[in-house]
Amino acid sequence: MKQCTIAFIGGGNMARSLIGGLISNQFTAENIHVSDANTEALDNLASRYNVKTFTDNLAAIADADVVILAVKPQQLQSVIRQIAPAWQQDKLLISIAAGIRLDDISRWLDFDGAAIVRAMPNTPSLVQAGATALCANNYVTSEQHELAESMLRAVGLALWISDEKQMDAVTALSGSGPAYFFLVLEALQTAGMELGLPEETARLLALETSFGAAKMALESDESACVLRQRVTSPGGTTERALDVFEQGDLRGLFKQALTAAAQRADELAEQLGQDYD
Ligand SMILES: NC(=O)C1=CN([C@@H]2O[C@H](COP(=O)(O)OP(=O)(O)OC[C@H]3O[C@@H](n4cnc5c(N)ncnc54)[C@H](O)[C@@H]3O)[C@@H](O)[C@H]2O)C=CC1
Ligand SMILES: O=C(O)[C@@H]1CCC=N1
Repeated sequence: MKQCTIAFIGGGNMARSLIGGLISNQFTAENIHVSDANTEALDNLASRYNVKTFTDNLAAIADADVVILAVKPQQLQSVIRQIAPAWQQDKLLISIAAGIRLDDISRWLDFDGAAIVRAMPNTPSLVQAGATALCANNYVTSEQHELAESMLRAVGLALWISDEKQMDAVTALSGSGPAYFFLVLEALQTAGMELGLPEETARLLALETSFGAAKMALESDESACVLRQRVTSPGGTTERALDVFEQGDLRGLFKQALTAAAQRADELAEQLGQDYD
């Protein structure tokens, strides 16, 4: 694949994760542009990754093949309207904003035949263990499909979904998902400490156990259910702990949590999808 120029508008948490992952995976820093109003964020990115930084969004995208919108959903409309006059047919626009729909993005860009991809990555992209779902509008060429996929594949799993409606569920599961696992990590560590373990011991045991379980599940042909059963000796310790989770309806809680996240994505689309001019 030829080395394309990628411009990020917004150099915050998610842009940093993607940039870190791309650069560790043979994408060249000089072909990565980042534009942000916050010069401190830009200075950090420039000193850490050597990317080209801009305070002017239009200058950042001028010679970019791919423009990644990494601003908050609330800023998306104004950024798209700002770059719209400079849009060119051969560019690919990728939005990673939660909720905001392809139709709204396309209407704000107001450019006939603009190629647009909606992507929902997650922060473990920083360590090339991301999980991203993508969906494209009808103007994305097969070359651009390949380009978007190769960029996101460079930072982890990348898969296409054909029904954009599923994007809210993706956001709830894998977009927000790292936070759920970090919460579980915090909870495991705290509970271990409350049972008398030193902080560092509890932290390391919780971390390696999470990593080991994920790695084992990834590398195994067995389902998570079977792997769980193998840890659970009849009448043993795990069974006692799992009983507590079932009594507390942990599965029901996850369902409620993901439903709430997906509803919030839909709400953002409804609220912010309105035209303001
Ligand atoms: N943080 C996460 O785990 C994930 C976030 N996302 C999406 O990524 C997007 C960015 O999220 P974060 O990186 O977490 O937010 P963030 O707040 O860390 O970064 C946004 C950046 O945009 C900059 N910005 C604001 N207005 C701007 C403008 N007009 N021009 C240029 N830059 C501007 C801000 O200064 C900030 O540095 C959001 O739309 C979010 O829904 C998607 C997947 C995961
Ligand atoms: O919390 C959020 O809204 C963003 C989208 C997915 C992860 N973080």
